[in-house]
Amino acid sequence: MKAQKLDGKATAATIKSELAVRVEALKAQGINPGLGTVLVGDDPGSHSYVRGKHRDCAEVGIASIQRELPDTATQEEVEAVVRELNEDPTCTGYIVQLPLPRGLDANRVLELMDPDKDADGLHPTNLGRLVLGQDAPLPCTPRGIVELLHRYDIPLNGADVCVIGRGVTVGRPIGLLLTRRTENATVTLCHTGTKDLTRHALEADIIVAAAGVAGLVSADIVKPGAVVLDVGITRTEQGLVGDVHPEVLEKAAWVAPMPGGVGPMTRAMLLTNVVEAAERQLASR
Ligand SMILES: Nc1nc2c(c(=O)[nH]1)N[C@@H](CN(C=O)c1ccc(C(=O)N[C@@H](CCC(=O)O)C(=O)O)cc1)CN2
Ligand SMILES: [Mg+2]
Repeated sequence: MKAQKLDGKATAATIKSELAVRVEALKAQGINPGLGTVLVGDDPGSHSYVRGKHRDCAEVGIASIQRELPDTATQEEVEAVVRELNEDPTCTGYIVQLPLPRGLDANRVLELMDPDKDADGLHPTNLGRLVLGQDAPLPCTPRGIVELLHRYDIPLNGADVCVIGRGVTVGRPIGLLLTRRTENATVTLCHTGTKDLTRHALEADIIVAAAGVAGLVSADIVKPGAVVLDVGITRTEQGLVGDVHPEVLEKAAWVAPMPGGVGPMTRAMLLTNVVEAAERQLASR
């Protein structure tokens, strides 16, 4: 058996063309959506992701606002940029690219953001709204995963999902999305303290691999016919490597590969959050 591909790149392209129509409609009504990015330091991965975000904006007609600081930037300097974007009327929504360089307190920075402009859905108020089932911008990678599964009609109702990794952008929030009544999955969150990862993974209908450990998910911990989403990215001398070992393609029914699976969906969901923030702005006029 060879797994079928959950094609995030193609799905993201479809979503972007849908968003371009909504952006046009907003502009016709006098709202010009704009995405801001705050990038601190010189991590090549972060620079590449932020460049990608602005390329995506240009594709769908969203304006770009870019703020860059050196890795010597102080907490106060980063917070000053956040305050500035909170007040900037051309900025509909913005993100602070993570991780921040060592020594900076990302939680304090996130907390300072205007929750209504939080395009990443990572502000504590928005994560709280998600817990309470209230309307809020959703974290981009978890939202992208759920959207990808829906667009491929992968059944979630009653599905056993094993999430591997407890990071703040994926592992922690994704269970909140998948266990909503609209998705109705059962989620187990595994991490480095999990006693028996094999047992949890083997039981799962769907595995979300977001640990950042190259090749961690081998074929022997995947149930035949399972759906496996690779969210991990490890930079090696040979290039980028995901958390899912290539042999899993012989065991799973569906795989969202890295590259080309969840990553492009993360980018498309960021644009979606910006468009939705602009639509809320229009509705409240
Ligand atoms: N503020 C945030 N910081 C980070 C987030 C986030 O959602 N908000 N997520 C990641 C980085 N990230 C976006 O910021 C991101 C990572 C990977 C991809 C992607 O498209 N990956 C490609 C493969 C990698 C490549 O080609 O370089 C793929 O999977 O096809 C997009 C966005 C951490 N920080
Ligand atoms: Mg279990």
